Amino acid sequence: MGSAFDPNVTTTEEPAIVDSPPLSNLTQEELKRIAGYKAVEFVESGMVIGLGTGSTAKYAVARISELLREGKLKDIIGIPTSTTTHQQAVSLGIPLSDLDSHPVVDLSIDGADEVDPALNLVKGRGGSLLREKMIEGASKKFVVIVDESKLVKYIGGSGLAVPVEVVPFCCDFTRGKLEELFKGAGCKAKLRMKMGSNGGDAAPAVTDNGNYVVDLYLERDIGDLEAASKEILRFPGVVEHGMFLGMATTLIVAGKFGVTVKDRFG
Ligand SMILES: O=C[C@H](O)[C@H](O)[C@H](O)COP(=O)(O)O
Repeated sequence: MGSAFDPNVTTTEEPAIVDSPPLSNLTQEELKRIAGYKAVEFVESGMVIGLGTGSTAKYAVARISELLREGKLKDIIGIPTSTTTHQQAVSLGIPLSDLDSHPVVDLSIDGADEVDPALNLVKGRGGSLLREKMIEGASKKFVVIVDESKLVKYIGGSGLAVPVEVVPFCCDFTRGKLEELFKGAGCKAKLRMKMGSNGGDAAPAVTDNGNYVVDLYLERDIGDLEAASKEILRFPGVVEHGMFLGMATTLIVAGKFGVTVKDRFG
């Protein structure tokens, strides 16, 4: 692995690799679009592309479709990481497939909720972590796109949750086990709820796979992430967690100093 990315560079000093003018006047939304568009520069005709989910990835999906329409990209096959992205890609006319038909993905592009200095990620605040992990894990290259607000010193460090997808059966039992596991880090584990439509009662949020999500709120660094991952996955009620460890190959950050591109191996 290459040298660690320093999250402080986006707030205290010029980043190492800058290939655009300062973006200080742009909104967070514009930064997401810039990161998404930059990632699509890695896409080549004939590739199988993992299409990420979320408010940043949607810009990359839209850009791929633009380039297909303009004839600048050809013969792209997209593998969507959620039903939402599937719908977006269908509406934009991107040809789609799945891992059964295309088990090797050339490149995936997706956002993240947190990125630590070693390019470990938290994903799944939109509930799509399982399909994302399957598809991005099958990818030769995985480009992560974020605005600078996603950079953290340690996983969980944003104060927002690390999501865990669990089976609905006795989900409170699994929630309790997860909270107990990380009690040393001051963990509060909460079942993710979704408000009912038209003011109806809240109900557990359901993933694309028919499962629930337990959000782990951590007060402190949990330390050894690989060990934490193994411990979480030991609970039979757990399907998958949202820590993506050692998976990202490239990180693109749009921030007030410009766009930085960090290659994990370079
Ligand atoms: O489940 C959602 C996905 O993991 C997203 O990629 C992640 O939440 C980042 O989304 P956004 O770009 O909207 O912050």
